[in-house]
Amino acid sequence: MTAPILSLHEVTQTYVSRNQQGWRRRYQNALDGVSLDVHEGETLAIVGESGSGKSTLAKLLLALNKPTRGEVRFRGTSLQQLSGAQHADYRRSVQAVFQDPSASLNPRMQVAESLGHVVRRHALADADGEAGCIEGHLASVGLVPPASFMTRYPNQLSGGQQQRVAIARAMMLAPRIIVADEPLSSLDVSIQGQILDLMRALKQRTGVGFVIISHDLHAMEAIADRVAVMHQGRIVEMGTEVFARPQHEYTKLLLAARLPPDPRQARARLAIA
Ligand SMILES: Nc1ncnc2c1ncn2[C@@H]1O[C@H](COP(=O)(O)OP(=O)(O)OP(=O)(O)O)[C@@H](O)[C@H]1O
Repeated sequence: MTAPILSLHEVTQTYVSRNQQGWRRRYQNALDGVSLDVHEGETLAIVGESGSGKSTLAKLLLALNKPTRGEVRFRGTSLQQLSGAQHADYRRSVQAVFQDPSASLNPRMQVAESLGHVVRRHALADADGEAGCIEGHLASVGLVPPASFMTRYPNQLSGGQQQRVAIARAMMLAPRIIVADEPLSSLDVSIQGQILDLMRALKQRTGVGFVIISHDLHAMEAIADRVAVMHQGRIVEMGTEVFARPQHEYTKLLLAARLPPDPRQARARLAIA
């Protein structure tokens, strides 16, 4: 069997903060001995209440943080021990999409410029082919006609269109997995279903997998192959039937506490089924 594309092996992440006077250190285990495998092509949802450690886990998978203890592995090799070629493969294969697309896109750059950087840095096309390459990626995330989006600045796009540009940028290097930290929560409910639909279509078309961090259990139920439930820095339950047959008391509480879906949201979701 092939190694998981990403894994956490007994990872602990401790944050150290000081009080206002700066003399008393406070240690907090945001993650506490977490092990997790992410397989190619799957959609894995990480759910849990605020402060349970979801974003910390995402940052570790993206190598934005180093674990205090334990290992993050790419195709079975610790990130610390990747060769130059393996590291380049990791950087290409694992991409990120963040919560607030307006913050992740440079406000001073037109769409063509933002995506053009990626084309040039990774030699995806020559100068003559650059515009066509970018337009192809814009069309593949539903921004049509693509030419009409090339010269727009982020503030000339809706939130949903901005998130589509961020997803197009993440898809340019043909990643095998996209780590998306709360990709829906800054969007209007009517747009959330469309972005979920897009992720599903990209997965079907290209085989890309997703690790989606979310507190929206309804959305995750609609899209995830597997769900991990986090509580106080630990995964308390993980599987394919977590929502249908929750085993852990905390999961049952989380499910009992969720609000019924907004009717508009439910309609948007039905459209993607
Ligand atoms: N840089 C930091 N320094 C100190 N403590 C931090 C830092 N980042 C996160 N924490 C703490 O670690 C814990 C886990 O935070 P994390 O952001 O991973 O949770 P989360 O589940 O993503 O929460 P939310 O859904 O609110 O984003 C929280 O108690 C948080 O206050």
